[in-house]
Amino acid sequence: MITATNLTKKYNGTTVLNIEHLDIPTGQSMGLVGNNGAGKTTFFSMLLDLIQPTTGNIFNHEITVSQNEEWKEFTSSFIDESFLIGYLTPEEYFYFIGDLRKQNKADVDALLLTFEDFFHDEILGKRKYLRDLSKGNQKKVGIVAALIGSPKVIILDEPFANLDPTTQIRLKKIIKDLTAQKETTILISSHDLIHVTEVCERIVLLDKGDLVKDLMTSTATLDELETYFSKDLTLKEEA
Ligand SMILES: Nc1ncnc2c1ncn2[C@@H]1O[C@H](COP(=O)(O)OP(=O)(O)OP(=O)(O)O)[C@@H](O)[C@H]1O
Repeated sequence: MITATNLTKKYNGTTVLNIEHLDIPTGQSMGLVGNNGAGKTTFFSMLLDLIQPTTGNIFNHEITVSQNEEWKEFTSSFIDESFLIGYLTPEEYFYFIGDLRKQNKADVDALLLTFEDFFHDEILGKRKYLRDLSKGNQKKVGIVAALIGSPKVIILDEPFANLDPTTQIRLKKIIKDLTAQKETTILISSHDLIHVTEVCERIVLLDKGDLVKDLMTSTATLDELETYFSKDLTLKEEA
């Protein structure tokens, strides 16, 4: 279980995130949606202890994230390219992350084999440094690296952005397979309402830092979200 309580983040007196209480049960796939600046990355960054909450706490499997580092053993993430190491090749990076997660080379190779389709012959064996890969291919590396060592909690910030349609479809299958056993907790932020409602059993909507909707995904969810995000347009049309 991941729990956020009385969680706020303020910059220069402006509140950019305000979550009174949020429980994410173990094994849940949760999608975080919201317009630019809604606070999605801020929430993930606090969950990963990259920034400190102004008030409140996040508990990851009962560990207070900002006070104890043990959550790092079972939590992985790909937020952006800053998680990559530009002067390594993809293979070097995967083995490096494997080392951190106590996976030997054979373990990592076995995992990489299962992502052959996802890599689409653009990642492995190319002798290219990560810094020289396209944005989409960098993202593929970051996502797969986040899966090394079967982490209990996986956090992906906008995983579908910059991926081509074929890779987006493959990624949806990867996420669905990961969540099928209900053992891995997956948190995904996305602007793609179709993809996120397809792969996540729960959708949390942030609006200017406030949690305004918390929905168990159903056939009505996509419509409900589209209506919500159209409200400003509708108001303008009516004016
Ligand atoms: N270091 C900072 N100093 C001041 N304001 C910040 C800082 N970091 C983030 N913010 C502000 O916090 C708010 C939330 O940003 P955040 O990146 O969490 O949004 P987001 O939902 O991830 O947006 P996007 O969809 O554009 O990625 C924004 O208004 C942003 O400008």
